[in-house]
Amino acid sequence: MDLGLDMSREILPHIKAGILSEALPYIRRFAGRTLVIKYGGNAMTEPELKQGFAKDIVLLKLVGINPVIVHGGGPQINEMLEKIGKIGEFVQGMRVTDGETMNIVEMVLGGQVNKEIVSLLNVHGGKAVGITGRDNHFIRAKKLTVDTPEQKSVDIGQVGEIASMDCTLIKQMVSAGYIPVVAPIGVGEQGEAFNINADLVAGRLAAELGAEKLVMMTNITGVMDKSGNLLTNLTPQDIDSMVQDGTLSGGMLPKISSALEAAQNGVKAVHIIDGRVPNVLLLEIFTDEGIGTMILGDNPTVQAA
Ligand SMILES: Nc1ncnc2c1ncn2[C@@H]1O[C@H](COP(=O)(O)OP(=O)(O)O)[C@@H](O)[C@H]1O
Ligand SMILES: CC(=O)N[C@@H](CCC(=O)OP(=O)(O)O)C(=O)O
Repeated sequence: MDLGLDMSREILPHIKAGILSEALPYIRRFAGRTLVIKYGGNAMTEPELKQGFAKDIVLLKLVGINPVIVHGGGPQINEMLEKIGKIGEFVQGMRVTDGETMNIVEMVLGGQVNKEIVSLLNVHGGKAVGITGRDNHFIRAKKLTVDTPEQKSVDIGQVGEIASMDCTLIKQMVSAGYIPVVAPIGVGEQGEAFNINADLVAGRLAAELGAEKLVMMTNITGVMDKSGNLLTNLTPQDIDSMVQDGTLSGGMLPKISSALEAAQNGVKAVHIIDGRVPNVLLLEIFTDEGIGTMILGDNPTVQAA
């Protein structure tokens, strides 16, 4: 007799029912609210993870929560650049973007990655619609220059910062039952395309929409200190000193500054979580587990889960 198997047959249904029951208060709390989810390019490498992500998003929508997705695609852009013999170069976490690179960025983000996510969501029963910031000129951009420790105002080409964002269309899509999937491309004054880091778009969009949460799915357990220990909670003061002493670098720089901007502009909580963990989104939203790193918003009366 296999006692282990018999036990699991008896116990498993109770565990599953327990998980569903644990989700109820969170479903009630977040129903009708908007969650912005940043889906990083590094979190979308495995086919099973992509399927799982799409199912989790559709489930959120079906229980009455309004997910809005902003996706990245850094590794996917690098792959395409390599095919034409170019190597991706980054300054302070931002891609150096000449004219040829911009064409590839737009092709990969607005075409390949955006349409793949939209299609997966629709296959799993969602009503997803993909847009870039050039649609209806929803994200207006201006040229970004970055400061490095060595040099001020470095010109990195066709890279944009957000000049303004008009979320009317996104709000209409959400209230009509659609799941917006946003590619981080902005439009300049002459109608030209700008490459914007996806974390910047996600942070600003979450603030503009007054999102309940901003969840950033990346390829690391969360924000680490210098010794590699996970930091489960961060305050603006912690972030300041970690930027100064170099604990945060590369792609974590735009991520954390966008997280901070969102938290200081009405978003109740920002979570940086590991998108390589199956169903991590559901774990974060519907369970009592503390996952990844949380940055709480300015409103101290609100208790974030
Ligand atoms: N203190 C830190 N804690 C965690 N990750 C960090 C830190 N400093 C730099 N990083 C880097 O930031 C990366 C996440 O940023 P990025 O590669 O741009 O992800 P994404 O594609 O999800 O936006 C991590 O994989 C890690 O290499
Ligand atoms: C200016 C800039 O850096 N743009 C990013 C846009 C994509 C992105 O942000 O992708 P991840 O979220 O996967 O890193 C880039 O070209 O890689």
